[in-house]
This record gives sequence, structure tokens and C-alpha cells, in this order.
Amino acid sequence: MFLMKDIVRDGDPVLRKRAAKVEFPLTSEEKEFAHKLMEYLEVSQDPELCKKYGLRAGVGLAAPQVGVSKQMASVLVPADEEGGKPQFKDVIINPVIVSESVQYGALTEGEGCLSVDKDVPGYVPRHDRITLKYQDVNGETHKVRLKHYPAIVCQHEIDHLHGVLFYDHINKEHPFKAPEDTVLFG
Ligand SMILES: O=C(O)C[C@@H](Cc1ccccc1)[C@H](O)SCc1ccccc1
Ligand code: NI
Repeated sequence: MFLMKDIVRDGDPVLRKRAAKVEFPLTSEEKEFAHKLMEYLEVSQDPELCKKYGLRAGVGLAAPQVGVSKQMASVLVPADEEGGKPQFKDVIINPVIVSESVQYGALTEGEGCLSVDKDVPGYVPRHDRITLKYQDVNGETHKVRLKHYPAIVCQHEIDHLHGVLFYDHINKEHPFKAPEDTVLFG
């Protein structure tokens, strides 16, 4: 199971590389790795296990964040209401955003990152709605339309596969100035 000691921190060049496309079929090691990426999120979102293993809760984890420069990331966006099914749950491989809204969305509280220990305040403008194409661990292609929080999380993870960190998007002069018509939520 991945622990915080396995998570690469800002400054490591692997976080600034464009990750390599993944070939199919996955090797057994790659399937195990994908499982571990999702396992981290599941354990980190269980308050007792999160505390037991000293984790930071996460809704996404990209392969480069554990030092593996491959186009693979786990995303687990919990249900809006107690007991519902997750808003989005999958390991996205070779993800491509095939269309995106002109309108931006951003979290009112800004963003954090498991690989960035410091707080970086400011809005992170992202596309409020996206159409995402990706392959799952079995090589099946999916095309999904996401909006608001699941769209934000997937864009955060896909950024990791392109060597981009959340604070790259923050307006340096006016961190809490968002583009006109940005949907602020959370
Ligand atoms: O570092 C990562 O990639 C995981 C981030 C993903 C993320 C952060 C902010 C906005 C969108 C995605 C972690 O989930 S940061 C911790 C966290 C935990 C729960 C909810 C929001 C942020
Ligand atoms: Ni991150």
C-alpha cells in the first residue's frame, strides 16, 4: 500500500515531466500498480484508516506522484450525499480531454496537492465541464462528460501527467481574481 513516504514532493523532476503513454495489455505489475493507486484513495477517505496509516486524504493520485512517469491516475470523487455511489471512480489511463466548456470553474477554497506541502492560496481556474476519453485497466475506452467537482479533480490529475501543478494556474498578481463568469463552488 502506498504511504506518504512514497509520495514524491514538489522539486522532484518527475513532477515536471510529460508522462509516457501506457501500452495495452497491461503487465501484471502495471495492473497491481493501478490497484495501489486506487487503494490509496480508498484508504485515505476512511477516517480511521487514514489516521492509522498517517495519510493525507485524496480524491486523486497520479502515477508521477509516486515516481512513475506513466499516463495513469486514480480518481475517487465521493458521493454528494451519504451512502450514495461515488460521483466518479476509475483509474484513468492515457486520458484525453476531447472537449471543454468555455466557462471556467474553480473551488472557492483553492486547491491543494499531495505532492505540494506548502499552501498556495488562490483560485485555480479550470474548465467547468469536460468530455474525457480514457482507457481503463482492461483497455476498454470510456468517453464521459463531467462537470464541476469531478471535472476539476480529473483536470488536476491530468495536469500531473503533463508536468503541470495546480499553482501554475493561479494568477500571480491577483490570486483570487478569477476569469469572468467562473463558476465558484465548494
Ligand atoms: O495531489 C493530488 O493529485 C490529489 C489532490 C487532488 C485534488 C486537489 C484539489 C482539487 C482537486 C483535486 C488531493 O485530493 S488534495 C487533498 C484533497 C482531499 C479531498 C478533497 C480535496 C482535496
Ligand atoms: Ni496533485
